[in-house]
Amino acid sequence: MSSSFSSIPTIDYGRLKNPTTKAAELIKLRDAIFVVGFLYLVDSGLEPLIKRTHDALPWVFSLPAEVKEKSNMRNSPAFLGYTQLGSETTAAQTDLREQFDFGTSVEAKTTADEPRWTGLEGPSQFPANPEVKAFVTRYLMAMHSLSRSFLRLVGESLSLPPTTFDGFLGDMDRLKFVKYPPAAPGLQGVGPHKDSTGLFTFLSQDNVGGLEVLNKDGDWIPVPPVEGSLVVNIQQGFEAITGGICGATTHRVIAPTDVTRYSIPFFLGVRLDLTLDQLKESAAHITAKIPVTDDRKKRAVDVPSEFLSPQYSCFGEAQLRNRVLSHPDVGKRWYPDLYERYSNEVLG
Ligand SMILES: O=C(O)CCC(=O)C(=O)O
Ligand SMILES: [Fe+2]
Repeated sequence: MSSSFSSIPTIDYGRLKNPTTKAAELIKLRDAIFVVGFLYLVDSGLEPLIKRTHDALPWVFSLPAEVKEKSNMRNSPAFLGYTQLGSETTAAQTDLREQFDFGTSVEAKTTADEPRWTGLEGPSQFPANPEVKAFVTRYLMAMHSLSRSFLRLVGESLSLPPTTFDGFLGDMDRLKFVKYPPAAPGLQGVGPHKDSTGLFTFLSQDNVGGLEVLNKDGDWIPVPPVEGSLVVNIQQGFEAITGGICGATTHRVIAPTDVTRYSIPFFLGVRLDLTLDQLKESAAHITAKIPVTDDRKKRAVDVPSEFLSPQYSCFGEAQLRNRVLSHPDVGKRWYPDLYERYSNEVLG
């Protein structure tokens, strides 16, 4: 494989779970993770659940505005809840999407002397209708086990023990329901970004298209819909714990022009309390064992992950900065001093 890519590889989960085909499929997985950082995962066994959940999305988004507003993300220091069209910013531009953010069930931290970023893990807000909570809970439970099984397979694909990455898992995974209404040609559904809240993203998109990923030559490569598949991409958490060898990939969504697009991303959470020193140590340990050329290892060290920057004391702090800048209305309400500081840094 060359160091760039022009299409997205497909990995068959059924073959990864079958002892007779596993070894060959792990090699494909390794290449997909190293070279592209994006892949289609097919045959996950979750196709019926994915379809049922997609079928429910138009109904969820058509709940009355006042019902959706009651669960507005502005109520939540954990950045969980409903976001109206036009309230989110990526790469300094407004995104054209409406969404609900949910998380696996965790209690809010109660003591005031906890670091600020502990606020990122907290309870979800559900629109009043109990059916929404049921859909979300079922989906989160299924993805919880698929994503952890996948993480172990990634360890094996890199010739590391399957449990290598278990200790990096966070307490909360995130899930979003997203709606992109039709817009004028060329507008941003969501602008260029790397996912920052965890280790891997597992995204189900409908049949509309518009998702694109940036390759190393700077070309945007389309990620066309593949029915029943999950698009898996590396997040900044995994990039950091592999010392940048497995890089998070920049992606975006071009807004649709004549139909509505829906998607369901699931974000496998990373431990928020990992400090820079722990990260550097683990990255060095993992990097040493990953069977890649010295050249690639050198490059990884030369171009360190954003999360390995001395600017942040730990993952949680880096993640909070990203969230505050993406959702300024939530940032201003719950973290006004940080909002002030971070937005001045971006402008300055
Ligand atoms: O909607 C999509 O297909 C991608 C969404 C995405 O990249 C995100 O929300 O992080
Ligand atoms: Fe993303």
